[in-house]
Amino acid sequence: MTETTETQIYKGLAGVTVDTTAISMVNSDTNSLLYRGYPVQELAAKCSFEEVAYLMWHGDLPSKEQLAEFTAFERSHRALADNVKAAIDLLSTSCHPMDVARTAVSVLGANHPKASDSSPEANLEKAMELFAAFPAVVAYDQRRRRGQEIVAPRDDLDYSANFLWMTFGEEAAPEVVEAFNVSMVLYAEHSFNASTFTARVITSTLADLHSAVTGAIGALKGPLHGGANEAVMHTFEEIGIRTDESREDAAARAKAWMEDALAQKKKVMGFGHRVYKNGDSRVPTMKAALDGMIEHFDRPELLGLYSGLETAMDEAKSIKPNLDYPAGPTYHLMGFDTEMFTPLFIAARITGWTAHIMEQAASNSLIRPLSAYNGPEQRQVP
Ligand SMILES: CC(=O)SCCNC(=O)CCNC(=O)[C@H](O)C(C)(C)COP(=O)(O)OP(=O)(O)OC[C@H]1O[C@@H](n2cnc3c(N)ncnc32)[C@H](O)[C@@H]1OP(=O)(O)O
Ligand SMILES: O=C([O-])CC(=O)C(=O)O
Repeated sequence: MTETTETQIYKGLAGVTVDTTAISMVNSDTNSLLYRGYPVQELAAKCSFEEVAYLMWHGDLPSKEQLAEFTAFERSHRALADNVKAAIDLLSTSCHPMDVARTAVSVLGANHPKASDSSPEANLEKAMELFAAFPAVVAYDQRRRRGQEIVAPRDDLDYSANFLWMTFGEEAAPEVVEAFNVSMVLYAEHSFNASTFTARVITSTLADLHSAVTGAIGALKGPLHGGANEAVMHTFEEIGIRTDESREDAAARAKAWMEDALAQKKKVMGFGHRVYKNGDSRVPTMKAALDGMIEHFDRPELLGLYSGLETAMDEAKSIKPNLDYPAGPTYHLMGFDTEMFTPLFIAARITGWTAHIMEQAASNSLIRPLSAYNGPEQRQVP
């Protein structure tokens, strides 16, 4: 907070409570995160991402029948419309996949027969459809960049298994599917973060759901927010990934890299958080998933890089990793191209964003804060 003579300025809205929400609670004192009252660690351990999506929108976990109905809907809405594929094909493979994702969601919005209907029923339908269709955007984009044929969705696989199937064209091992499911659950929702707040601002003007999600994608792209999971991998790549290196040697090189970066006052992505100051509640669960992938793919040197950076940052500044830190190398091990990591975050956060869009719409007030003018005094045009 900065004080001017007349007005208190809350830069970055830090510490400002702007509304209520029943969707999630981030508690930095207890290092906990609840979705609709449930600890996120328990949801990650016991629930499919489909169940968590349902929870996000409806406030309660689904019964067996409700889950079956939702799952059938999701599986029948996975294929991409031809004009979405055509719009993606118009974009260069040198553009960022986040630009592709943003464009694809915009086209999906323009396609929608209820584009201008923001009733609770239409919004829920749009949210479920977007949830179901978005994985194909990521899969299609990664495959076209690799010059591979598109792989059609399979309705005998759950959300995570099908996501990996469409991206890689082969069935992933159960451990990989499980780790992917955990990452989706952990990324699903986090109260009034920058992208969710963006979605709520757009919704507050009575604009439609796809406009709000498209704007949220723009906010997520930046490296201070979702773009950090990609940036983490670039750090690993800059240090150098040497598959034949021992864990200890990799850790020593990473530690030296971090000490140098901090000496140069660099910001290292994947560390720090606006709300959590003693560590991100989601990191232990995501780190366990990363450990599992490191073991599954037998890549101990990545653990060396991970721990070397973490230790050096902790010793120098006591700043802890955020969720993007373990998520980045996990997605790398699964085989995703580095630039695809933030689109994966979108796939998960569509659930949280759309729940917030519906919550904002149900109790709306135009979001329009004030600013303190500090430009020139009034003057005459010469
Ligand atoms: C899923 C997510 O979106 S989680 C967030 C992902 N983002 C990142 O990982 C980006 C890197 N981290 C950061 O930039 C920040 O920690 C943020 C933006 C996430 C939160 O930052 P804020 O609450 O605004 O704190 P701020 O950026 O002012 O940092 C406070 C101090 O810690 C330092 N600091 C914070 N994060 C880092 C970092 N990652 N690397 C180095 N120093 C850092 C700042 O330089 C600053 O130091 P100073 O007081 O000496 O100037
Ligand atoms: O809460 C935040 O500011 C960023 C974050 O961790 C998230 O959106 O998951």
